[in-house]
Amino acid sequence: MQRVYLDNNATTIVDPRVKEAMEIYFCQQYGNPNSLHQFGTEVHPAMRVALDRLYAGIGAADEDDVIVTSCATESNNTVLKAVYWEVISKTNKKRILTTPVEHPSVSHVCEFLAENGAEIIELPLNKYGIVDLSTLKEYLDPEKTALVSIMWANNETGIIFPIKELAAYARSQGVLFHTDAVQAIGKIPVNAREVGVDYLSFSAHKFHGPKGVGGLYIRQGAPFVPLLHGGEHMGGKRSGTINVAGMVGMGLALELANYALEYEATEVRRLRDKLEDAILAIPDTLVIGKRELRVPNTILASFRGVEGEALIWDLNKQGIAASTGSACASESLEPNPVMVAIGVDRELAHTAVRFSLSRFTTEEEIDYTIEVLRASVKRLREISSTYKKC
Ligand SMILES: Cc1ncc(COP(=O)(O)O)c(CN[C@@H](CS)C(=O)O)c1O
Repeated sequence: MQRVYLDNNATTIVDPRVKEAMEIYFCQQYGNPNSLHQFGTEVHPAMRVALDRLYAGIGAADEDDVIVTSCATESNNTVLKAVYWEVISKTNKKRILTTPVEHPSVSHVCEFLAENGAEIIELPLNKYGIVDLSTLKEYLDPEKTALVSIMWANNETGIIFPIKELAAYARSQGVLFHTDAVQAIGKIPVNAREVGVDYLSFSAHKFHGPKGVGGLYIRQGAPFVPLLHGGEHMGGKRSGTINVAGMVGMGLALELANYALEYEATEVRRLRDKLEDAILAIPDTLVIGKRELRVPNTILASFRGVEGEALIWDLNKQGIAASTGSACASESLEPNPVMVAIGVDRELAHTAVRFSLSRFTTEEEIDYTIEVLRASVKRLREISSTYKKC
C-alpha cells in the first residue's frame, strides 16, 4: 500500500540536508556552548551562522532580537505573558485584540491572562475569514489596548491575514503587534521589519526542520521579560542550555525553505489546486477560503454527509494521512471551530478534512489520493444516515 503524507501543517519531514547538518552536534561537537573550554567554544561559529540565517530568513534587523525557544507554543506564551507583565499589569492598557481562529497557544494563553486582569477582544472575521482593516480601526482604542495578536496564516484553512496593513495601523496608534507566523514561514515570504511587527513566532518543524525548536523575533525596544529565567542564555531572554543541533537545523531549514518559496508558489500550488479541483468535482463539497487568499499548500474541505473523522480513518486505512483540522484539536469531536468562526453551518463544520502538502509531495501521491478520496466519499455516503443527494 502506498503511504501519502498530506498533514504537513501538523509537522513536516526533516529535510535530509538539515538532518545531516545536525548530526555532528550529538556525538562529535556536543559541548555546552556556555562552557569556556574548547568543547563549548567550538560550537559557537555554527551557532553564529544559524542566528545569521534566522535573522536573514525572517527579515530581522541587526538591532532586533531573535531568540531560540523549544517551539512556537513557547514563543507565543513568551510574547503574551511578557506584554502582560510589562504593560497590562503596570498600565491602564489592559486589552489584547486577537481573533477567534488563533492557535490554542495564543487563545488559551489569552483565556489565562483574562483570569488575571487582561481584557481579551476577539475581532470578528469578514466573509473571507480574515480581520479587515476597518474592523481593527473600529475596535482599537490606543488608550486601552496593550497588544494586537493576529496570526499570519491560519493553520486549518491556510487563509492569509493582511498583516502588513494591520501592523502598520497598530504601530500608527502606538500599539504593539504580534503575529504567529508558524503557518506562513516556508510557504509565503515573511519579513518582520518589512511588515513592521513587534513580535513574530515560528517553529522549525513546520518548514522541514526538527521538532522541539522554535523562535521568537523581538523588535528592538519592544517590551520584554523572559518566560524562563535562570541563566544568561540568549542574552538573558531565554534561559536554558541551548539546543545547538536544533538551532543549527532550524537555521538551515529556514534558509532552504526560503530558497524553495518559488517552488511552493508554483509546483506545490499546482498540486494543491489539482487535488482541490478534484474535491470540488465531487457533488456537495465545499472548500473554505478563496484559493488565491490561502497559502499554497492547504485545503480545508467539507464533504456533506460524511463525518470528518470517518473520512480520515478511511483514508488512513489506505495509507493517506490527512486531518480533521489542527492536530491539537484532533481528539475533539466538536465541529471545526475555525469553520464555525467563519460562519460555515455546524453540520458542515463536522465534515471538515484538512489536506496540507509540502515540497516533498509528488504528482503520483496526489493522483493516488484523488482516486482513493472519490471512492471513500462515495462509500461513506452510501452508509451515511444524513446524506441525501441534493
Ligand atoms: C498557527 C500555529 N501556531 C502555533 C502552533 C504550535 O506549534 P508548536 O511548534 O507545535 O508549538 C501551531 C501548530 N499547529 C499544528 C499542531 S496543533 C496543526 O496541526 O495545525 C500552529 O499551526
